[in-house]
Amino acid sequence: MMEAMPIQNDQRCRIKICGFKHIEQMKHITELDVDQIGFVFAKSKRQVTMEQAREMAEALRNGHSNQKLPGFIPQIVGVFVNHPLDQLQQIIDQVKLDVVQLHGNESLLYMEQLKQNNPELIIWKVISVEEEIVAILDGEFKHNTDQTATEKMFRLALEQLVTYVPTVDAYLLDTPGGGTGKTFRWDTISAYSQACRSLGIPLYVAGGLHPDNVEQLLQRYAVDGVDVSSGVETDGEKDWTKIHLFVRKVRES
Ligand SMILES: O=C(O)c1ccccc1NCC(=O)[C@H](O)[C@H](O)COP(=O)(O)O
Repeated sequence: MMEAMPIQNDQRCRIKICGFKHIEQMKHITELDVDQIGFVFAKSKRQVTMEQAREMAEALRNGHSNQKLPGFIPQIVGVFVNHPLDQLQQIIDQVKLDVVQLHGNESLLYMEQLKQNNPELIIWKVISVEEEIVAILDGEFKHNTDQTATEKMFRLALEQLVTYVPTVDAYLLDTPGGGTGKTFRWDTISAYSQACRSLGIPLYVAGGLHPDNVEQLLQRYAVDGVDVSSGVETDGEKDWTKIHLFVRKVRES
């Protein structure tokens, strides 16, 4: 199968760094060439309260920067797993989220309501690369020619993605659970990448990325963005050396 080209006009790979927890971290963000930062509202060791997130967002947006000239302010992404809609709305309003990343089993109806109430809100849907998909992939490659297996994988990916098309602004492929620091089977990416391309929707990839494997990902697969959390941490805290290295590796790829 021909590898799909990324669908951004400028071909620049987007970078999201996820899981910030402390207001002091905000003063370093505008020094980074990143497109999004994420706050996790789902149950996690990185979970933040609405109040913490509101303070961090305000600090970021009010130029809480240690640079003389404040840099580009990345979009703020809220990460949620099956959050009740009324509570989600409160967080969107208080934190003024730019993007909502839905990491659970949120339905199309849920997403439609979200979009209806927040027409400007950008909605990302996470596709967890489950064992079932990997098993299908393995089975197909064992019993079929490469071409048949690749076509089937593409159709399966398209079937999965097409459901959310009216409301989704980007897809994010991730290892089940989220924030695990574990990679999923990368040989599933081509099918999703082609399916996203055919739908005209950007594709981000997450799950176990770090400064030493992100170049390999970008050399092999056409993706519109990457997302990282564990791979830029040391002892559970964000590590600025790793973050800078990760960003450099992406920008040099
Ligand atoms: O980060 C978490 O702790 C988390 C918990 C529950 C659901 C989602 C979560 N993170 C979502 C993200 O966007 C992470 O950046 C993504 O899963 C990649 O994480 P990692 O494998 O640690 O780089």
